[in-house]
Amino acid sequence: MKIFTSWISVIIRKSSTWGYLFQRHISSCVYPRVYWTKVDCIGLQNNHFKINNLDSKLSFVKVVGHRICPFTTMTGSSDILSIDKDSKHNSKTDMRSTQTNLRYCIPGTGTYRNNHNASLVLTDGLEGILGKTAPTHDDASDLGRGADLRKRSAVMTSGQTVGGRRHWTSRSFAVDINMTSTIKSTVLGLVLVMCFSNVGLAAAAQTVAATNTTTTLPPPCDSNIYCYGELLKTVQLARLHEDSKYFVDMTLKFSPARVQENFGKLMEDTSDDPTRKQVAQFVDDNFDEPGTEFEPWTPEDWQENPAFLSNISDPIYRAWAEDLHEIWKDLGRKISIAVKEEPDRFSQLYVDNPVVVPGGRFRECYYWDSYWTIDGLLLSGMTTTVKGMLENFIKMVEEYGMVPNGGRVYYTRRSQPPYMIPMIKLYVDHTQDMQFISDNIGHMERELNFWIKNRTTEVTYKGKTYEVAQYNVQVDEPRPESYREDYKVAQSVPENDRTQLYVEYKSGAESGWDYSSRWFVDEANANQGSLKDLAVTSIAPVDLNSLLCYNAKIISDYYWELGDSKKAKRYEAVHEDKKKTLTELFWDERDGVWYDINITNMRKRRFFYLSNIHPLWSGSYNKSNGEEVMAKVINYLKKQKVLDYIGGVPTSTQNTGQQWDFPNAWAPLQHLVVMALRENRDLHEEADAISLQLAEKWIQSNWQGYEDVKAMFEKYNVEIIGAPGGGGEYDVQVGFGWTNGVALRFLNDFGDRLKSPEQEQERAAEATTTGGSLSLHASKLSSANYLIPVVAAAANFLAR
Ligand SMILES: OC[C@H]1O[C@H](O[C@H]2O[C@H](CO)[C@@H](O)[C@H](O)[C@H]2O)[C@H](O)[C@@H](O)[C@@H]1O
Repeated sequence: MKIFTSWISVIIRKSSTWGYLFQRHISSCVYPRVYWTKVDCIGLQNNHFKINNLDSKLSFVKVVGHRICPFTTMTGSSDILSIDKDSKHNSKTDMRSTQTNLRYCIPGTGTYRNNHNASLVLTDGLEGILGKTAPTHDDASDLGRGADLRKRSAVMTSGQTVGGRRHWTSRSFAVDINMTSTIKSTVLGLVLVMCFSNVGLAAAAQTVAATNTTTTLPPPCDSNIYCYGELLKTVQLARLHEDSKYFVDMTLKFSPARVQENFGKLMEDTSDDPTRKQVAQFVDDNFDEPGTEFEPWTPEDWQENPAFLSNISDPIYRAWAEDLHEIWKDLGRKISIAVKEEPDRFSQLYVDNPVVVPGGRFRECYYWDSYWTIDGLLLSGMTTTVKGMLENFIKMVEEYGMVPNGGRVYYTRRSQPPYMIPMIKLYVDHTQDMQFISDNIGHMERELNFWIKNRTTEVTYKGKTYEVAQYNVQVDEPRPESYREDYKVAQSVPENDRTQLYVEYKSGAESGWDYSSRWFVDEANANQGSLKDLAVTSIAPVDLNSLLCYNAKIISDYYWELGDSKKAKRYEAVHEDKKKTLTELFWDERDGVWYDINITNMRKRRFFYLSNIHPLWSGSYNKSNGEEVMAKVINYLKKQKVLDYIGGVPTSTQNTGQQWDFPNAWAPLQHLVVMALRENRDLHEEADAISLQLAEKWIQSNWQGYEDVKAMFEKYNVEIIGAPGGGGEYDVQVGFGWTNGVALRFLNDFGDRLKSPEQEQERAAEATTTGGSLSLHASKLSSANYLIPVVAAAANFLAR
């Protein structure tokens, strides 16, 4: 065995600015070949290295991370090796470590092809391998051959088209290689240890400012029809459909290559300037309407007369609950086997088990919506459907490393609020199916760790450092499903700012609150502005941090049940750490509530958003102060006067025209406030009464809307009983998964005390003699303007 010395320096460049220069000299590492590379994780999400054409039998790859390097395992096949994020090999990985130099020495397992050029690509790991790469610079050509190389360098240019394929890198970079000798033999495990001990890494300590420079980021997915490219742009800007989402939900009639070829012809024939009619014809010729991706399906576990109906004493509400229970059948979808067989022709992702969708334009399953949908399905006794949906999510974690925003390919590079673990808890609480936990606890950990590794950043406050989670999607291009809308706003900002705007758009979509003044940051650090002021990545949202805290607690509890005390303690520590952060950073003693934090100046965003009370719901506060916390939160809600609206609690007090603002009220947020108060009712004398009152308002409004148009809305207006919400970038939708789920939950939990308006009227008539008043009784809106578009939407829904 020979000893060789290799010397590689990797220069990571951030667009026009050289971010830093790193050079590493390895004095004596006793194994065949080591590739050293330095990764700075500050400002990067989901770093991922892919090494093509590496001499993998004879090589190790060493990744030296500045802070949190979210990858550790190396997998390989043929001439492509990639480093995956989840380590089985590297127990030294501590995702929360703030150590300057994390060292990973990873054996490769692929085969060596020394007639190929090698290339090293830094990509966004979460998204997996972002297109194949090929050498882009002659100087890289010797990398991997084990030849004597001196001061070779190669600069990969992001987004280049190589060999007919486009590839993306998170950063441009250069590789300098200087190997003084090579060897032929292979030594693995032992050498690994020697590697770690032999390498001095002090010089690697690099501090890199997390500058916000323009970088080349990947598109929403790799499909040049559904996610980026001229075809998508041409069709979307032609405005063939009122809703941008329609086009990206259509199915290709032919293979993507053939459709691209046809598009090429169209452009050629029209000198790159087709008329709207010609584009429409092209779409007609090459795409089928949305819907061919599904097969007819009725949930097998749907039964008449589910048990929960008997908990509802008001006969009018009970009859309505039966209707709601029926609606599950309309919202069920089974993905056609054609999607499995020819995935490239569909934007729909294939999953084995049927799903329950929100409804309307939301034809596919959504991540966080499913929490409330599943809660309702469980009340409806549909445990098989629920288990299937959970298995789909687990599969997605396996495939994408996380759960995508929704079941379409254009959603796969962003997620939504992480409710998979709480959903599993709902299911297990209901069924006692601990086998599901022992089968899937690893995937639950993986989901939580995705957020910890890829959506967590370090902040300093009053001399202490904290880890806070954020929505942060480092993906370029307009959202395909809202292409026109995003593109238009982007034209109003300088070209250099557009990528960042697209990042903010997607990060907002990941938050589930798309969009809201919650994400506007103006010059005065307030929440005024418009969509071009989106600054989601500058904010640490309290609900996300609270949710992750809860996730860690659930996992810890399950590990105790499974008898793995080591893991149980580990996640208990994560939970405690997050709880402490919520208390020390997010809690505001003066106002008695938690706030989002602007991490660019570490100031609290002292604005009312219903998400502010999330830690009360998730139990992420010090239980020893429970009564005090509860009293303060109730006081805060009263002071904000948000308990006074007739139709529920508003999302915010800002009327911006955005859908996650006033006057809209959303089912998941009503659930949040009502259940936070109900579950903690022992902590405060008023908690039970307020939760009942809020549940009553919400149910009355939902019921009234249903009476008017025989449909459930996606969101409601807090000022008018029964009226749908509005604003945002698409018309209000009917269906509706989470609304039905929350209505069933309230009808079940408060069913013995809720009275429909008709019943109330009777009660009122009786009460007049005693001077009773009906604060919640609303006059019915028979001729309200809102009914016109809504009736049309409802008619469409019913006609399905
Ligand atoms: O098409 C625009 C956006 O639509 C979705 O967001 C809204 O509907 C979802 C499904 O009910 C819901 O989860 C989300 O909270 C709503 O704001 C979609 O999730 C977005 O990614 C999409 O851009």
